[in-house]
Amino acid sequence: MKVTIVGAGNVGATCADVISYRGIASEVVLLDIREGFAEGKAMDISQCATNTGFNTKVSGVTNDYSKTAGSDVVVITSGIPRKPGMTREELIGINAGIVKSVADNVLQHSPDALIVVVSNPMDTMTYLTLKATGLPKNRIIGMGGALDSSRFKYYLSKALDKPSNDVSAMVIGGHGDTTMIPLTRLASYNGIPVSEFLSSEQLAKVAADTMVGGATLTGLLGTSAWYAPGASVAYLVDSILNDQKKMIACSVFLEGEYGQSDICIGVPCIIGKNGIEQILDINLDENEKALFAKSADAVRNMNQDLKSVLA
Ligand SMILES: NC(=O)C1=CN([C@@H]2O[C@H](COP(=O)(O)OP(=O)(O)OC[C@H]3O[C@@H](n4cnc5c(N)ncnc54)[C@H](O)[C@@H]3O)[C@@H](O)[C@H]2O)C=CC1
Ligand SMILES: O=C([O-])CC(=O)C(=O)O
Repeated sequence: MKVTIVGAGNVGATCADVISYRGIASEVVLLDIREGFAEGKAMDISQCATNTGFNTKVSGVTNDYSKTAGSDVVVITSGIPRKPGMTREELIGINAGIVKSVADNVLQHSPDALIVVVSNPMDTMTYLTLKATGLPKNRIIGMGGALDSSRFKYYLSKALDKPSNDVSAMVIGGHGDTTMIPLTRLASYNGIPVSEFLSSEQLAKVAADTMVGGATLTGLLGTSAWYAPGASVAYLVDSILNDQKKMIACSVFLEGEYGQSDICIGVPCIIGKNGIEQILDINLDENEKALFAKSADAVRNMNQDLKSVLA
């Protein structure tokens, strides 16, 4: 199976590294506009093969989309990341044009590919990709919820002082500092509600830390994070290529689910070889419903900025 990653920067290269290391795909192509950059990243990753023991073929190209032909999955990580103090939404001006042109280019050579959108503001970039390409909704998957949920589990595990892998939890809503909805009510420690172990004050702090998880890392690193984002994309790609049918929160086009239409936003989905195979329209309580409606309003508002790009 062939995966192309457009944007060989921090997130794209980490994603290529994890996909190769874990043998998720037989071939990975990294593409970037920076001369020689993707070639260098691919060579460096390939030189891990004998020490970490993988056989994935990894190559890099400078803006040559012919080398991406026949990809099963294309991941879009091209565009600028935020700097400390910025929101993801501020990236729209530059990233919208990049994402649209990349989506057009990849489809010329891989007309049947599933597209995983990572560039920020991710929900709006997912909506843009769907509208600009006209592809069916199952083929356009926004990655944000997998990452936000892993951060939620991290903060829960810290509060519980127990391993992250014993925690089950999900974040839905927009992939933004104020639009994420960590589903605290449904989070569990090996099936036992976390509210058995943590006070409402502790749970409120975990939710607040989760929502600004990306901003916290951006403040510490000077640019946004890449290890967990790259691993989250690889997790999603694994579920697609190996038809694992995992339930993953993804940004997907809604047509009435959660009372919303004409928007891409994070909800639990079943992910398999056909991309988004099912949207789970779960029952939210009144507070969660209100948060979801508010999150959708903010994402829809951001989508208004696409008018000139989509015209
Ligand atoms: N959805 C999510 O959960 C996450 C999204 N992101 C977003 O992913 C994007 C990438 O982040 P990083 O990898 O940290 O940035 P980066 O700056 O390290 O890498 C971006 C790469 O895109 C390349 N690029 C720019 N325009 C291009 C074009 N037209 N064609 C091909 N390549 C192009 C650049 O040369 C650069 O190498 C950002 O927009 C960031 O906000 C980052 C982390 C998580
Ligand atoms: O924080 C950012 O700008 C990058 C991102 O989406 C994340 O790490 O969640």
